[in-house]
This record gives sequence, C-alpha cells and structure tokens, in this order.
Amino acid sequence: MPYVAAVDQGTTSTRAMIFDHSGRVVSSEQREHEQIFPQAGWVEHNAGEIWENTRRVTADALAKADLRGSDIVAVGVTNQRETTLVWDRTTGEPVHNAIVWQDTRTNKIIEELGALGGGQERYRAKTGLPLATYFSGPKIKWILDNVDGARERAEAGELLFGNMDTWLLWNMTGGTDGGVHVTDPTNASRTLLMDLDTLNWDAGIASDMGIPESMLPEIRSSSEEYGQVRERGVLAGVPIAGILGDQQAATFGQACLSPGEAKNTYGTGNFVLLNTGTEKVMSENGLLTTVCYKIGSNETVYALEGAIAVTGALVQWLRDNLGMISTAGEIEALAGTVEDNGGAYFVPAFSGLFAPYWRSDARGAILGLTRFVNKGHLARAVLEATAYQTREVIEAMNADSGVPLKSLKVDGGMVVNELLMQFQADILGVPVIRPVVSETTALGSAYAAGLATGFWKSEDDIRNNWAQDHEWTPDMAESRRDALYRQWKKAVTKTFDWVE
Ligand SMILES: Nc1ncnc2c1ncn2[C@@H]1O[C@H](COP(=O)(O)OP(=O)(O)O)[C@@H](O)[C@H]1O
Ligand SMILES: O=P(O)(O)OC[C@H](O)CO
Repeated sequence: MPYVAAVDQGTTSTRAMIFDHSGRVVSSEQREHEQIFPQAGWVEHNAGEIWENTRRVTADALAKADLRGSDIVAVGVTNQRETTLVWDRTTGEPVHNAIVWQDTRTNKIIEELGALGGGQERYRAKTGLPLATYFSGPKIKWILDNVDGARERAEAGELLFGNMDTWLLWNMTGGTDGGVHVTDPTNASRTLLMDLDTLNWDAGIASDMGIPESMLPEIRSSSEEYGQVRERGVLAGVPIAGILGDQQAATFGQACLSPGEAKNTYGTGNFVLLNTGTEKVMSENGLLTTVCYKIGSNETVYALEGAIAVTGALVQWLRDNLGMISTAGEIEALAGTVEDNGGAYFVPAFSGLFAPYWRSDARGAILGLTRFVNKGHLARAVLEATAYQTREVIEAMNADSGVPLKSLKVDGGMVVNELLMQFQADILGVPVIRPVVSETTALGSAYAAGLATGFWKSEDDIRNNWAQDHEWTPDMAESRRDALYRQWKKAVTKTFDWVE
C-alpha cells in the first residue's frame, strides 16, 4: 500500500511521520535539538544538528513501520517559520547558527528600518506584517552585518538564505551537488521581504535591508514537485511535493479550508489562524495578514494570524529553569492541586509581546503574589496564561472579521492537557474541539505533497478525513470569566516599557 511521508521541523524537535490514505498516522519518530541561548533575548539552533536529526527520524520512522522508500509516493516538508539560516552554496556550511524566530537581537535594526521612508506603514501594506524582531529579513541583515566577510560573500553570490524548509529541501535534493533552492509563499510571507499580492520578493525592501536578491530562494507554490530526494538515504528518488510553514500546515491539516474556519496550535508558542479565503484582510487589531496556502496554480488563500510567542515554552521554563516539574506533562497534576490561580498571573513576555500588542519593550512578570500563593497556583497561572493570550487574539480576530468565532479547533503538544482545554473553553465561552489526529502540522504538509502527486484527489478528501476526538464546552459563569480576564489585561499592562 502506498503512503505519504512528512518532515515536521519544529522549534523544539524534528519529526518524521508516515500517513495512509485515510490520514491515519502509520509511523512517527521525533528527536529534540539543542536550544542555544548565547545571551539574554538570543535563541539559536545548530542547522547541522537539525539536518542530521531529519535524516535519522526519517530512517527510523520507515524502519519502525517496516516500510521502504518505494512504499512512499511523496514527501511534504513543514517547518518552524522565520528561523533564519545563511550558508555557503559551495561548501554547504552555515556561516552562523540559525537565528530562531523568538530571538530579539534585531531590535536596533528594526528601529533603524522604521525610521526610513514609509516606516511601519510601508511594511504593513506590502507584507502584511509589523516591523518586529520576529521575522526573517532583519535577521539576515544582522548576519550580513555581524559575521566577518559575510556581506562581501553574499554580494559575490556565494551565500544562500533559507528558513528551515529551504535548508532541508536543499540538502535533501543534493546540497552542494545540485540542491534546489526554493521556498513557498507561506514561509516567504514571514520574511518582511515578500509582496503579499504578487508573491514575489520586494526589491525595494530587500535593497533597504542590504540583502542581495541572489541569496533569496525561488518562491514556488505550496503543493508541486520541487525535486526528488537525491541523498543516498532511505527516500532516494521520492518526489518532494509539499512545503508549508508549520502553522499554515496545521490549518490545512485541520481542514480549515473555507473562509471563517480557524484553528489554534499549542506548541512552543500559540498560533491562531483564520482562513479568509482569496481575500487579503488587513488587520486593524494587531494581527498578521499572511498566506494560508497556495495549492499549485490555484488562487492564493490568505489568513489572519494571531501569533503568541510563549505558551508551551513557559511550561518548559518551569521545568528547565525552575525545576518545579520534571516533565511537561506533570504540570497538569500540580495545577490540579488547587481550585484556582490564588490571585497569581504570569505574563510570559520573554520575547516582548507578539499579537495583539507587538511590544518589544515588554518583559515577563508574575503579578498578584501574596504569601498564600503556592506551587500549584503558579502552575495554574502558567497554564492560564496560554488561555488568556488565546482569548486576546481571538477577540482581535472577531473584531477584524466582524463574525464571532463559534468554536475553536485545537492541536499541538499542549492539547493533551485536559485542565488547560477546559479552562480555554471556559475563558473563551465557546467550545474547544480536538481532532483524532492532533499531529495536524505534519498531516497538512503530507496533504500538500499528496495532492500534488495525485495520492489525494481534492480538498474534499481532506475534509472527509477530519474526525473529532473530544469537545470541551464552557462551564464558567460569565461574571467570573470576565473578572479573571479583566485582571489578566491589567497584568499585561504592567509588563510594558520595561526594556530601556
Ligand atoms: N501535558 C502538557 N501540558 C502542558 N504543556 C505541554 C504538555 N506536554 C507538552 N507541553 C508543551 O508543548 C510544547 C511542545 O509542543 P509541540 O507541538 O511539540 O511544539 P513545537 O512544534 O513548538 O516544537 C512544549 O513547549 C511543552 O512544554
Ligand atoms: O515550531 P512551532 O510549532 O513552535 O511553531 C513556530 C512558528 O512557526 C513560529 O512562527
């Protein structure tokens, strides 16, 4: 029986998954990679380690299901977006570690770009994004400005830029021996360098950032054959036929294929995406306008996105930096030892605040502490922070679209946490729905690859494969919901204006 494989290169780990025609997971393997924090506010990944992990999980996932490359008809790639790598096209060596989306080192570059003609408004209008440290373009500029000789080498055409999709595809298709240098519009729409209407690189912006266009990958669609796996590995000869940024992939995998449908993925951060169809809605409430997907030569589908930098990462912080829990899963039992947050609120503005605030001057804070507050309350405050931040971006989405969301489809690593899911439904006041396959990110990129190669015939196959696992319905008095949320909003304002 034929299958489709997906590589999901996430912020904390890399997964390989194999799906059958019904969208069921046949095999899955995962490896974490090192999170490198060279100084406060900086986050890096070793791109060589990520490529090595990709090869290993792919081989392991096949072996686990006793499959061979010849059983796989197509591969899809999905990735943490914005994370920026520059490498030498002749040696294949990165000139610097990958700079991760959460990294805030480009603060000064952002201010300088904002002071040029057009300022913030120019970027919003062209790219759908605010000028913020989150996105790739300024990270490329930082590398060219700070790595010895990088700018000269880039101008001589020796260096290539890519997000993790591009890096993996280049390596999978042969690397220095004919690797293809491509990306898709969902990833390109997160660079601050792509024109959202034409889906081409914007020459004026690239020039203002001092980025030679020869470094930039070709922008193809999200679903087409880009090349074949050339590596002498397990998937040699298999076409690579799907690329989607991970949040857009989850939207696709959740079958949010019609305007008005939305999903929320709970991983390192949270990302709510609302499909707005072929209409590009510009947010007036702090959301991003982004490409949702472009399937082959079909019209481009756009989305509104509420990107939240820190949700699951706060659970990791409690585990790794404070040692209060030894696994992420333990937080649920600890939070369950108390009835409520005991008055404590944790605003995890570790990378400033993303949507809907875009405040790079904010930093994290725990508020409302008294001698009453114990570990259980803090664990609860950590989980509640995810739910409050989600409500903030959904309120912004409701205001932008004019149509209140009636229910929320969820996925990602945190949605196994039942206490969080119930609290999310309570604080939103709408049902929260988890699908059977919660690995929707990998599934979405598998769908993109399988559609391009005829394994799946149409988007109806995707709709038909989606199935509900569990629904949480709101069970909290409105007065309590409002009181908790009001206090949260007050806590958020206390984190502003911290960085001098
Ligand atoms: N039971 C749990 N309760 C709360 N958070 C969890 C739980 N299990 C995992 N997490 C969090 O989920 C995140 C991992 O989710 P995942 O979707 O794999 O992330 P990513 O794609 O960003 O690498 C981690 O930040 C982890 O702290
Ligand atoms: O790897 P994730 O799931 O944390 O997703 C990261 C996002 O793509 C960042 O924009």
